[in-house]
Amino acid sequence: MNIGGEKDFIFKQLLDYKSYTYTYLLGDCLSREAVLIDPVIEMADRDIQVIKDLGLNLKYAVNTHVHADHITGSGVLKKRLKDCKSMIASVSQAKADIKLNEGDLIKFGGHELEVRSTPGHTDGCLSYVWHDKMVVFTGDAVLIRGCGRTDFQQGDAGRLYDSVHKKIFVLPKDYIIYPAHDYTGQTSSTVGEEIRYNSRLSKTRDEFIKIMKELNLPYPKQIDKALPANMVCGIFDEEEAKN
Ligand SMILES: N[C@@H](CCC(=O)N[C@@H](CSS)C(=O)NCC(=O)O)C(=O)O
Ligand SMILES: [Fe+2]
Repeated sequence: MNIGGEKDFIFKQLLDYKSYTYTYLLGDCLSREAVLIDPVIEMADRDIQVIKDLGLNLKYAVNTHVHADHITGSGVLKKRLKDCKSMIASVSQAKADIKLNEGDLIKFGGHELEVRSTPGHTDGCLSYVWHDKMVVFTGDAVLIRGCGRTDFQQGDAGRLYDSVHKKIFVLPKDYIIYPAHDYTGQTSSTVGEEIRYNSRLSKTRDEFIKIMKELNLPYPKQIDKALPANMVCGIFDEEEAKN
């Protein structure tokens, strides 16, 4: 089946306009196996429709970390798509079918994502590198011209700085960065752009720590219900979560 004229892979960047979360659908054209990175519970109907329209079989619902601003869709997707297994970092201690560690490979058809541990926003933050397509999904570790906050969960600014500089900024400069959120209407960046222009991570380590300490952001609106729900794969009460 070839619906969109695609060659060997399918890639879709999907937006949850409530939390400004990006969900990424990656599919293999030959086997039709797919993975979905950072699904949002309220968007499960949309995600399932896109997966069905494209004739894909969702193998993995993959989380970059225990999100604080929305509930993961991975539990609902697992319930509704029989082959789907959930994934998250083993370090996070959250419930999932498969616990990921540094260096693991997530395979779908002829494609694979390399798992890199990038703690600092939370201790279980993972980034996923699709070397074949020169792409990295950074979760909240690197945002476009910014980064994930470090003032709750297991946030640690020095650790985040080291993670990004050792695991992301060492990638080739033309690798495309796809973050978990953007609040300014941007969709992607590159490693080279962020090394040069990131307003926080391009600074020295000490300057970065000071910037992060002084951010003073309000807590995410959904944090009280998102954190406990995401520790159990987003399944507590699906109906309640939609309200
Ligand atoms: N207003 C939003 C929450 C915004 C926020 O805190 N975003 C997080 C990522 S989700 S844990 C973050 O790290 N932001 C960094 C920044 O510089 O904004 C809501 O209420 O949900
Ligand atoms: Fe986050």
